[in-house]
Amino acid sequence: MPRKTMLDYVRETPQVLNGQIAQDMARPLADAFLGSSYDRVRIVACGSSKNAAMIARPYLRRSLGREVIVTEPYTFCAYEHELPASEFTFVVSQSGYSTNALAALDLIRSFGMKALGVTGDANSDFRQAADALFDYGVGNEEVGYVTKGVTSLVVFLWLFGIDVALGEGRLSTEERSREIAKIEALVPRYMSVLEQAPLVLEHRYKELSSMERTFLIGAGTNYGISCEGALKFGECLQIPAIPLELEEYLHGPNLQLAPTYTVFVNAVGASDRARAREIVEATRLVTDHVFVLTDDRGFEGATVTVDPLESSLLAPLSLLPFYQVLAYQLTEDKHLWHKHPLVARFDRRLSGKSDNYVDKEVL
Ligand SMILES: O=P(O)(O)OC[C@H]1O[C@](O)(CO)[C@@H](O)[C@@H]1O
Repeated sequence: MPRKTMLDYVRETPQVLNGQIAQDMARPLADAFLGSSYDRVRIVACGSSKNAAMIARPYLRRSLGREVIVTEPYTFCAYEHELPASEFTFVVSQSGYSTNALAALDLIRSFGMKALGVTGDANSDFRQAADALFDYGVGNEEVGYVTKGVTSLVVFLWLFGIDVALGEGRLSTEERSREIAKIEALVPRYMSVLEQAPLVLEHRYKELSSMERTFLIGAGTNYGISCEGALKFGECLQIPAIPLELEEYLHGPNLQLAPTYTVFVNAVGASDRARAREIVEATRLVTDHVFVLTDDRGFEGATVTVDPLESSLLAPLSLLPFYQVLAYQLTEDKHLWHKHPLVARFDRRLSGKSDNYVDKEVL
């Protein structure tokens, strides 16, 4: 059987989400939370797992009714591990082999505390390193440039927030069902973006296939999407791709704009509409390579449009396949899967994964 590609995994993502919902995958983690009294949550994760936490964070803060802090494992170990009893901390690694995430679990244990691990692979190094292991239900993903693992981690974190709200009596069973229905309503929007992506690629192939420097901007959940889009462009296409909070773009980064720049604007949700329009209009004065992803049907020259969905804290998740498809297809078409020859030396000298990890990509 041919090896699955990123595109295969992007296509099978809705099925994974349905499975997570049907199995109430986050219930064990919610039960762990409900066992004590916590006033904040800290998610320790890197790379795409960190980006998934960033995408999930706005809705999760609201459903938990508490602050949610997202911390990189290195920063956690070096600077931010006070671990007060009121903080519910867990470490996420899709592979379960990231050395920094494993170190974070070790550190938690060294304080005599219970190390909670969330992973996509319950047979990974996380099994030994965590005192309690939670499988988030992504299943096998045999491509290192993860796609379904990101979307399904977001949904897992949302389900966690919803189950906590139910357990604390802040949501009734009916209200829980309504929240779940909103997550399910993302699937047709996700599919619509998946259908639009190749059309955009075809229509604007010359500019997309010659991108050199890119900004990806957005606020709230849209910002998390920008972070993950930038990671995918960076690791697959090997171009500088900089994620920026919508308005931060105006505070320095815009000064390096030139007609050669490509700017992606993620603006799903009513709150960002007016500002996004102003930013797009100004950006178009400098470069023609502007791509707008929005639920605002009246947005002139929008590239990708999705049907509006309440809550807009959830809705931007449907944009992820746009970036995943672009990253995959352009890397494939441009024969860019291999990295600069010296990168293999780097990887041999210093890897972010443990010795037990089986590399999924040839550099
Ligand atoms: O979630 P994990 O498996 O810890 O991996 C995090 C990140 O590490 C990488 O595999 C390599 O940096 C990324 O592709 C990935 O997003």
